[in-house]
Amino acid sequence: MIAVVVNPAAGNGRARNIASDVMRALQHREDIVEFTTRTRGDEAQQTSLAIERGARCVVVVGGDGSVHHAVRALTSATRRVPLAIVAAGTGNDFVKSLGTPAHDIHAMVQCITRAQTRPIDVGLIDGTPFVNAAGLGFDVAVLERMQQKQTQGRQQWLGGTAAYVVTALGALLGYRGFDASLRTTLASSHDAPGAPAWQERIGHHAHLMTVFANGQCFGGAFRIAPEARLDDGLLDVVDIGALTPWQRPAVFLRAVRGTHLSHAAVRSHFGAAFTLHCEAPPLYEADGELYRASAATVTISVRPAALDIIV
Ligand SMILES: Nc1ncnc2c1ncn2[C@@H]1O[C@H](COP(=O)(O)OP(=O)(O)OP(=O)(O)O)[C@@H](O)[C@H]1O
Repeated sequence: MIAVVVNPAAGNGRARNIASDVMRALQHREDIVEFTTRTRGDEAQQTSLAIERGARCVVVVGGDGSVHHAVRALTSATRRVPLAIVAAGTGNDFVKSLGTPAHDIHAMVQCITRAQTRPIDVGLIDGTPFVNAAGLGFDVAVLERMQQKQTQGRQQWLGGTAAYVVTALGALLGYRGFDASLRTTLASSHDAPGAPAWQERIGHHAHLMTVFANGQCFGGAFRIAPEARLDDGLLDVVDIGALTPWQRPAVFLRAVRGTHLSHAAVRSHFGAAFTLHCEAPPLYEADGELYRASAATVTISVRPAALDIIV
């Protein structure tokens, strides 16, 4: 059975029509069951249900948030079930690194029928899996602002990516930054835990934003980690230090094209495990979904080849 997990709210409601087209295109090929989400995060329960009912493949019709919650269920299941993604969200950042025809329903249906898969790494932040990126600092401030605007019913006239960019610009000058120290505890996934690890202390200083990237793009418009690879057993860390408010727009503009890494205030490196020591349990985002960390010290790691993607 092929399970089609649909978030009807994704892409400002666009996902509902895309899902109908996907169901129609798949219906003559195999047993297809639609699992429609009812609330935020319900993709995880719907995916678990699909796996329990014997799904051979889970097709997510939604955006990055939908994929994120489906992956929570896929990576905790007792059986390895591959994931296919039909892009129906707003930013659809993860599929930009994947290279699948995620925007082409008929090409995706052919991929699903062929069932060829590719293993990719899954990141873990404070125990929460992510496939694209996890971040702390400015990106969290922007998501918090966006959620406030949504609950107040403001900015309905703007689509998702434009809304994100407008909100980000509005928050850019006033954001205060956060203090934390970051340590790379494992340079590569081939190192044994506890081995004399290559350690780099980025230092206790004010950060504007720290992103742990598996994929390259985030925020709808930014190529935040242009060197990240989904299958190298590593996460790319991009740490933007304390810039004066007036230096910030230039760096963010460079991030749109992915040319920000050479800026003096941007540090980037890669590794397989990290600890971030903050002053209090921070808010973080994983694939664009907000979480509160369980403690002030947050661990971030990677599980190499932990998820199969239909390609
Ligand atoms: N039935 C539902 N009603 C409201 N929200 C839902 C529902 N089902 C899922 N959600 C939530 O909607 C949020 C947004 O989904 P998603 O990220 O897939 O779409 P998007 O924001 O349009 O796209 P992107 O993240 O790629 O920009 C997620 O937190 C998801 O869990």
